[in-house]
Amino acid sequence: MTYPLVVEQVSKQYGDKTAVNRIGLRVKQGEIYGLLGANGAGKTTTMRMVLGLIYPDEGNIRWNGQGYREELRSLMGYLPEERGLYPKVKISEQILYLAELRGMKRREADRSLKMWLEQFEVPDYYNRKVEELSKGNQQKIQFIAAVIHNPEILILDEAFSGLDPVNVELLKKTVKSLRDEGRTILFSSHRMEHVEELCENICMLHRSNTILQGNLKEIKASFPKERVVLETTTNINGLERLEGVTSVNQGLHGYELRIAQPESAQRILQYAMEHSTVQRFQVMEPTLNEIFIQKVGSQHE
Ligand SMILES: Nc1ncnc2c1ncn2[C@@H]1O[C@H](COP(=O)(O)OP(=O)(O)OP(=O)(O)O)[C@@H](O)[C@H]1O
Repeated sequence: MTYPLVVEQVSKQYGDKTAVNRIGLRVKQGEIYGLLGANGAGKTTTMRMVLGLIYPDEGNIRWNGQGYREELRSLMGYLPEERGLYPKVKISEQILYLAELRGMKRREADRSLKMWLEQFEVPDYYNRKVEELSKGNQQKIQFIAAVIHNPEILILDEAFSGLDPVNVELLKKTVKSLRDEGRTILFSSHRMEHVEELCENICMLHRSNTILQGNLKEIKASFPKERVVLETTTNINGLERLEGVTSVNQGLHGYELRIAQPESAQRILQYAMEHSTVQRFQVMEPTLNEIFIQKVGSQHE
């Protein structure tokens, strides 16, 4: 397997503060690799090193098997967390300028910009200034700035922040189709549900260190299943007294139970069948959010 993006044992120090400590990533072509962690974990610093904007103090980064070189500017696209558009300049003017900087012909860039504005259902923004747009719509333009030149490697830092649910879906769909077209995508987020939906492999950072890494499905399967969902036709009393059941929450449609041992799930099912008719019984895998809280636990600020 060849990896378009390889980060090996990379560290970055600011004074006596370690921003990133020996991170390693291998990102395949056609995958969205998730970099996740709380504020200050080291995600942006990692991305800035991958982009060649800052240099690692230790370790190596390789793009298509080679070290940093000028042509990477046109190979990579970056959606920064801090938005960087000029408020008073016309959108077409600044996007076309950026596209030309990355090696695109103006006519080709213009076609691409119009195509993206159509896709995001905002064709009339071509002649508008950034300051006239809502924050969410500025975000769409920032996204276009990252992809206009058709980059092979995309670095998306908190791509969905500040967007309403409809636009989150629109950008999610776009990121997935870029993946399906074979782009290599490094995607950071502190929103676990986005990572869970999009990413095949993840690296979880906490205070500059990697605390969990690998294939998301395998990671989830390796954690105990401690949540049981139960729906019955009538209410049941006494579930909380079953051995190994640590909590019972009754919601609109049934119960959510926490268990401390796998055998408790069968006890719950048996008890429920004895006392009512079971409509749904499911032993749930932990969500990524639960795994994160479990890993970070009391250290989480
Ligand atoms: N230029 C800098 N000078 C000094 N310290 C820095 C600098 N850039 C980052 N840091 C520190 O490095 C650590 C990692 O920051 P980074 O921005 O990479 O985190 P992050 O995971 O992207 O967080 P967030 O989600 O808040 O953006 C933080 O403690 C931050 O204060």
